[in-house]
Amino acid sequence: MSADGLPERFDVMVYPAAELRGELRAQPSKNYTTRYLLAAALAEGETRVVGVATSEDAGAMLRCLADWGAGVELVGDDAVIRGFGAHPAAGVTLNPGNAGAVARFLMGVAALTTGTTFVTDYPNSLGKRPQGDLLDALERLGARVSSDAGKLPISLSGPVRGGPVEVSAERSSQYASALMFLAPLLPGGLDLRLTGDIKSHAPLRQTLDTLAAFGVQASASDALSRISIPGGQRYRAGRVLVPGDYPGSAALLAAAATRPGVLRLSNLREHDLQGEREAVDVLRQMGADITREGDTLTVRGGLPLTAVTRDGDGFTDAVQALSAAAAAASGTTTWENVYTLRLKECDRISDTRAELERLGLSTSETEDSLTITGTERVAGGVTVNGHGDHRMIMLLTLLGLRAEAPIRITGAHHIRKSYPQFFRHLEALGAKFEYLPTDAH
Ligand SMILES: O=C(O)C1=C[C@@H](OP(=O)(O)O)[C@@H](O)[C@H](O)C1
Ligand SMILES: C=C(OP(=O)(O)O)C(=O)O
Repeated sequence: MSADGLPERFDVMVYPAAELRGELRAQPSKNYTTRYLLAAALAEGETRVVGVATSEDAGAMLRCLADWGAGVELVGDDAVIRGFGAHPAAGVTLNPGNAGAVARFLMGVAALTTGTTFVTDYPNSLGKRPQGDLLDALERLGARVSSDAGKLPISLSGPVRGGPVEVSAERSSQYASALMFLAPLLPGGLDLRLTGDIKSHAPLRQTLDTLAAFGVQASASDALSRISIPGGQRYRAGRVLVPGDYPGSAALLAAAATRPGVLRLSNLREHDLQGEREAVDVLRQMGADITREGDTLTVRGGLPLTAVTRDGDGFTDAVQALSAAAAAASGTTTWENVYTLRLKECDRISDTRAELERLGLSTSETEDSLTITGTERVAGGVTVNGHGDHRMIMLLTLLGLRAEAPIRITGAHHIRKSYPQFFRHLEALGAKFEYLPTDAH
């Protein structure tokens, strides 16, 4: 058993839910938790990060920061961090688990050390994701780098001075964010030029927002192709409050939109830089009844939904949750400009298609798009593969809730990467699950 009362590794049996009804508070944001914890460690002095996420990715960041010499204490729902400033310990091996953003942000900061090694115990997931664009930029800045053809394990050593540097932003925004965290602590700062067709602008703005919250000066062009961060600055320790999480909440909103019942979901700021906030507009455009009162959204579910065609790059981490709505909508939905989904915990285009087709849906793909034709009936009664991907597990769960017979999702414990309370939250709304222990990783 794990601390959350669920087996350490499990498949989940998802039972059809006649309705979903109740009130929930959105979990803390993954992207702000990782950013605030890192910025707190890069400050000198003590920072209280109020209301941190309890996911594996948050745990990975806390563990790596402690291994680098930060003081890390959990006090209730908060993390109190005593920072190492510009001096993470040298000669340390860090294991960021399966957390892409954590791994990449820390690789950028590793240029402050005279040697850090990165390994992962997820060779088939994070171990396969590309790191070369970041490593190339760090090498251009003068860091020494060794890697397994641009993948983990990776060793990096500085010091670097800073100055102008190019970084490709067409496969992930996390490489540029990594350099942005590093920049203020370098003597020469960084004058970043983001090259290629820049993807995931929203997380870049979350990084700028985090720097500002810690008193770091930065300036960026409107399209974010130039980001200048003067050197010789300090991160200012203090107190920051983690907002609610839109990517995980998008799954609850889509669940509520595709079943009868009413969900009230609080702790979701209206003005927020998380791109997945757009999931609310997408669901509304599909015909869902969603109203807002302050930070609380109310979904009145069970209305007929219709297909949409949307550029998904603004809300990458909600595309799978919204695919559950697409699977319930009349017509054919296409998510365009989502090539980067292929480079996540699994190939979120091809692998998603495979699982949707197993459930009887018709789908198609191009290199950078995913198309799903909705269906009124999902028969269920099958086993589907979670692909070790929390967002795939969310999508498949939503399909199970409206299937006619239960479905089994393999490796459902990977939900803990970003949303450990996901099944518990749905149970609170009336859903029923069975947790079947498994030995599979
Ligand atoms: O900066 C971040 O915290 C993130 C950026 C996004 O990745 P990409 O920039 O690779 O799309 C997002 O998918 C990921 O979950 C978190
Ligand atoms: C892709 C994700 O995370 P990361 O890139 O940080 O592993 C995600 O949360 O969906």
